[in-house]
Amino acid sequence: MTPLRGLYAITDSQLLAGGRLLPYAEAALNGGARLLQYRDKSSDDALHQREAEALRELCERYGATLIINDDAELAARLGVGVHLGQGDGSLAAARALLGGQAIIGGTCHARLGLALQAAKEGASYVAFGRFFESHTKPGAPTAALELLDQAKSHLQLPLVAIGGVTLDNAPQLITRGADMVAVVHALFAADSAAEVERRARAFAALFAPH
Ligand SMILES: Cc1ncc(COP(=O)(O)OP(=O)(O)O)c(N)n1
Ligand SMILES: Cc1nc(C(=O)O)sc1CCOP(=O)(O)O
Ligand SMILES: [Mg+2]
Repeated sequence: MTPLRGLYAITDSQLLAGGRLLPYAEAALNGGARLLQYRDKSSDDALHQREAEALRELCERYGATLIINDDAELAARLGVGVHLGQGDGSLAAARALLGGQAIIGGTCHARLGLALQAAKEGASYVAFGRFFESHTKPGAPTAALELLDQAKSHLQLPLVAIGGVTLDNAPQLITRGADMVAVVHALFAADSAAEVERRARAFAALFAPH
């Protein structure tokens, strides 16, 4: 079972266009990402199936776990995890579909109540954000750092922090109790796979015991 701590890499179809999806995802895994989320907001189901299968194989090679964004049925077909937002269907239904071992995450924005509900429905982790300005999702609702303190004292689940996370600001999130940082732009907006790997290693090192 993948430990839910460390770097959570999320793919982006624009940043990883032109043949970069697999080499950049592999670089993130090689650098230490433990979870990899496949996030493509297009409605091309055949593309999703193909790309997700390739990413599942990569994750297996690195002992990491693939998470599918938005689509519990695709996750069930591939036997991997899923991340669901508030409009993406029920976490309880996803748990019933994917079984007890699957990693299932839920978006909770800045609302503790949503996280308590997600826990009741069988989520494996809860995600809060956005904590900082995000290139990828500039309009996402904002969350304050203090939310992590509150979440830590009310929830037993691993906490994921997302939204504008960089190597500079991630330590604040980790100090406040984030178990994972989920990152798109600061990881994948890079000129080479080698640079992605370097950044992933630097994120992963922030979680290393001192
Ligand atoms: C780890 C993680 N946290 C939050 C989100 C956002 O999910 P959602 O609100 O459903 O928005 P989209 O990503 O679907 O645009 C996420 N994907 N991953
Ligand atoms: C997909 C997503 N969800 C968010 C939320 O707050 O729920 S922020 C976000 C984008 C994360 O990308 P970046 O690391 O480039 O900011
Ligand atoms: Mg979603």
